[in-house]
Amino acid sequence: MRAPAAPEPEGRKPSNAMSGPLRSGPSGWRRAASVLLTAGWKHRGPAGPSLSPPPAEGFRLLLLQRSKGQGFLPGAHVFPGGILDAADYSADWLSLFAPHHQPPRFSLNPSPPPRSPFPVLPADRTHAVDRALPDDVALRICAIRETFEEAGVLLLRPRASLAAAPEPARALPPPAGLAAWRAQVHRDPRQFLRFCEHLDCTPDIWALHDWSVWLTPFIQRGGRRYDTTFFLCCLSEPPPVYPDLAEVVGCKWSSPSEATESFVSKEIWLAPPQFYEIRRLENFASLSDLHKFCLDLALEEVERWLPISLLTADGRIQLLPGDELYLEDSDFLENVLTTEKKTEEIMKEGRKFHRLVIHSLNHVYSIHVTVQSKNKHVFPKNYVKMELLHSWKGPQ
Ligand SMILES: Nc1ncnc2c1ncn2[C@@H]1O[C@H](COP(=O)(O)O)[C@@H](OP(=O)(O)O)[C@H]1O
Ligand SMILES: CCC(=O)SCCNC(=O)CCNC(=O)[C@H](O)C(C)(C)COP(=O)(O)O
Ligand SMILES: [Mg+2]
Repeated sequence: MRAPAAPEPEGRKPSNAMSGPLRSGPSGWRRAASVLLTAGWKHRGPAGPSLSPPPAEGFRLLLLQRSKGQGFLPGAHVFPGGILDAADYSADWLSLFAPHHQPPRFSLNPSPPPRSPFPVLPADRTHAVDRALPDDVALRICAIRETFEEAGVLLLRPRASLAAAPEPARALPPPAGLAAWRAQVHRDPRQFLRFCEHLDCTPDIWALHDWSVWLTPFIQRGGRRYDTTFFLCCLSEPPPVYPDLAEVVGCKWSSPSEATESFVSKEIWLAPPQFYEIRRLENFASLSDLHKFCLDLALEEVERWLPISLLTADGRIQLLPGDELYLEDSDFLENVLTTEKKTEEIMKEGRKFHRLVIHSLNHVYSIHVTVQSKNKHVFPKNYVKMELLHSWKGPQ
């Protein structure tokens, strides 16, 4: 297996602007936040006693379809989210959260334990802005603002409410003037705070649970890279969704298995992190199971994963931490591994798997996990598309 020499790291543009997307340069790392928005789903069967068993999955997940004009992942289905803005760190939020929710933790759980240092990314513009809020509060505000901008869903709660209730949350019903405010926020993210003031609400940061962090794997020199924090939010029922018809052109609420089916049947396209997370959600039978799990996960370290691409003779494998071929080596921030072997040979040789095999970017992925999670988080169940099982039967 070979790794080419590492190129020079990307430069960074310092700035002290109070609003503006926080990225390090045209091809640098971008900090982003995204939310797996799940909602309880009542079985709307025919009236009268039902003979059929209740649905296996009592919740749905919101997927937004990106416009085909997007520079990154055009046409893909993703979770709502986007790039962190200086406005998400603004000191003006302090007075909105006061008096009930104060620094340093704003009634969130204590800070999770420090995460493992690998990988260290080049410094980004968040080092140059005036950060009045902790990272995890600003990232939650970003995810909530982006959910409003892209989907018209308001994950807000009245300022007077004291603490997060231990039940699934509710989105705010769409207020009058939503479209005009949304256009303003889209033009200037600082307007999101003004909108919250106008509604006498705060972003419902307590409804967003730490879930995972994904770094874009190295694909090509100068390619766009994201450091994306994924939160999970459980809503008791699905709110109305209004795609902005610009950045996102459609939406669907799907159960995890429906989303997988839609990907396999080529109705939708998912990037590997979204596919992995959707498969992970298949572990949960109901919204309340998922919600309890999130509360339990709160004190755990949130792992930050840099997938490493292994290019085989006939495909690509994304290696994840814990896999026997995964190397905690900073060279792989800007490099791939290559082998002359075929994917099937590599799979037959191995035992300790945490990997996603991309048989074809065109809708054929499989997930192989034989390692144990390092903390209380769940891993997806192995997922191998049926016809691939005929040629490869997994570790013996
Ligand atoms: N009307 C539109 N049509 C297509 N893409 C749009 C758009 N308005 C905004 N975008 C793109 O959506 C991305 C912003 O996403 P977010 O706010 O979620 O981070 C930006 O992409 P680029 O990052 O390629 O510039 C921006 O150009
Ligand atoms: C083989 C190709 C890949 O693995 S591409 C992986 C793409 N995903 C990421 O880089 C990390 C996950 N981040 C997201 O999905 C974000 O929500 C985003 C990148 C879609 C946000 O983009 P936006 O344009 O909304 O800022
Ligand atoms: Mg977005």
